[in-house]
Amino acid sequence: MKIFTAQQIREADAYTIQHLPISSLDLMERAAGACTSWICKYFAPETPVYIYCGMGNNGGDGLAITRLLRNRDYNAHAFVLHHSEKATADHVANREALLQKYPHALHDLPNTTSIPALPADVLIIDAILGTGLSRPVEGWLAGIIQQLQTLHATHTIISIDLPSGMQADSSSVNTPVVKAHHTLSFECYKLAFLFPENAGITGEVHILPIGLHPDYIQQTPTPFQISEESLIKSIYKPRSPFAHKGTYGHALLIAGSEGKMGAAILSAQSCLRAGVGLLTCHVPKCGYTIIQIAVPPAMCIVDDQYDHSSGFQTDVSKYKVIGIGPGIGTAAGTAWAMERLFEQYRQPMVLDADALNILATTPGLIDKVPAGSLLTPHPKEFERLFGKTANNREQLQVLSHNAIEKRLCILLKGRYTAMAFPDGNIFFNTTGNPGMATGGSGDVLTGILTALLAQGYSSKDAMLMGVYMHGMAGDYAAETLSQEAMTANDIIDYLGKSFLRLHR
Ligand SMILES: NC(=O)C1=CN([C@@H]2O[C@H](COP(=O)(O)OP(=O)(O)OC[C@H]3O[C@@H](n4cnc5c(N)ncnc54)[C@H](OP(=O)(O)O)[C@@H]3O)[C@@H](O)[C@H]2O)[C@@H](O)CC1
Ligand SMILES: Nc1ncnc2c1ncn2[C@@H]1O[C@H](COP(=O)(O)OP(=O)(O)O)[C@@H](O)[C@H]1O
Ligand SMILES: [K+]
Repeated sequence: MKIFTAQQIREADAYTIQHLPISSLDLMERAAGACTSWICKYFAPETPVYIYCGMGNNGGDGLAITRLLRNRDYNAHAFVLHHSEKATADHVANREALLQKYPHALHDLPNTTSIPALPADVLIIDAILGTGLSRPVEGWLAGIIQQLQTLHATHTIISIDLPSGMQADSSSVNTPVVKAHHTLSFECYKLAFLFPENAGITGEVHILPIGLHPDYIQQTPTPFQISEESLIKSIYKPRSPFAHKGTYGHALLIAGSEGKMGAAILSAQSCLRAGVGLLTCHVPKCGYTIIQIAVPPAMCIVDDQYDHSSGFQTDVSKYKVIGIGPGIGTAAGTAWAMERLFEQYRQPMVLDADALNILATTPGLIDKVPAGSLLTPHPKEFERLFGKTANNREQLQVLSHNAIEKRLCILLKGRYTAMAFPDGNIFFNTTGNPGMATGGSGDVLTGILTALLAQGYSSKDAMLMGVYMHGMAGDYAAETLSQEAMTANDIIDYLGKSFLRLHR
């Protein structure tokens, strides 16, 4: 699913009106109808609904929702906030339609008044500002937004299209924005919905289709997309009936250290569950017996010394892919060995955890990482690698810039893991849940990505598919076990169910 900018959404709107037998007012009616149906599904007609409307088309939506709720016998009232001199044509048309049918449902709030005290059971609809926001909100309207922010603690608030004051495509940090429990948005995600910094602002996001023209959606390029099941199914390659274990690649997993052999086990097990042909684990001596017992299908080779510092006497070129990082520590010898590894091995590899921390502290080392490699930092590792950023929009720019410049596939973990590719595209993953916020989840992802590269998936496809499958397995685990009780091991256990879903 593509993510469009506010400007592109306006174009989509115009294109739809031009190419389909639908007027702009009818499109607003559709949008308002979709919101009304959603509201009626979750709230009873006795609920008093107060709809705060701006002077633009977002306010027009609010006025139409008021009328449509009244049609369904809801106790709905529209309050128009006169923040601008002029109203848009569709706003005016919906104001007249409401006045004609339900004159007592319309109330004007001049730009000096604050919101009067509300009864406790009122449902608040925020239809003040949408994608037409042209500057940060100030003065009287900022005061209204602050009042609504306070009401978040006592009343349910639903924002139409986006919380008023929020910028659709950039950061809204330190600007007045309504805090919603739910955001009902049209047709596609706005980029800002995916920023962790906005998690407490949008509440739950619900995307309601309103029938924007499919040609516009298909033809219009955008670097931002949501990775969806249909995309993953198109990437997925079923195994060949004549396959043998050599077909699906021999992976080398460099992981573990004393006290952190669990990381190596989790990566190794997930690598096997994600379909690798053969797996060899490279661990310190102390981990040899552990791996042999815990992961029987894997082979094991060891360093001569305690850590990974002796380098790789083994011929690394024979491996289809190398995954490195989970639990390896950041000893000087390990950093030295990693540098040697980049000299000996020039194919895409997977770098996670301490491998990333070593990259962050060894000047110039990131430039030696083979092109097409997959880097999987969480936000703290990302900051160590690329520095602090002022907000999530800037962070996304830094992510994409490095992926392009260094020809790497780099992700940034989170609720919506962002994946940036050397071609400039950025995808967001929607699978996964807070049950995965538990030690070892990331090690599991490393194993999955290593397995997919071993099976011949391109770097981009491996990242898109691996991250999606990792989240889906986490969702299956949470569904059966609860988010609290699930562990990283359970993500591995549900990988099978996730792959079965691709077979359908
Ligand atoms: N595209 C679609 O798919 C569909 C879109 N639809 C809906 O249209 C919405 C977009 O409507 P829109 O373009 O009229 O803009 P909107 O958000 O109402 O804001 C404009 C108003 O705000 C004002 N204003 C701006 N900034 C301000 C500020 N900081 N502080 C104070 N005022 C400020 C500005 O006036 P100004 O003062 O700048 O003259 C103007 O009055 C969209 O979000 C969706 O809900 C659906 O109906 C149909 C399908
Ligand atoms: N709230 C969440 N929603 C979706 N996915 C999550 C959430 N919390 C964590 N995850 C996923 O779990 C994984 C955690 O990785 P990481 O922090 O590296 O864990 P560890 O270092 O303990 O192995 C990431 O892939 C992340 O996207
Ligand atoms: K709004």
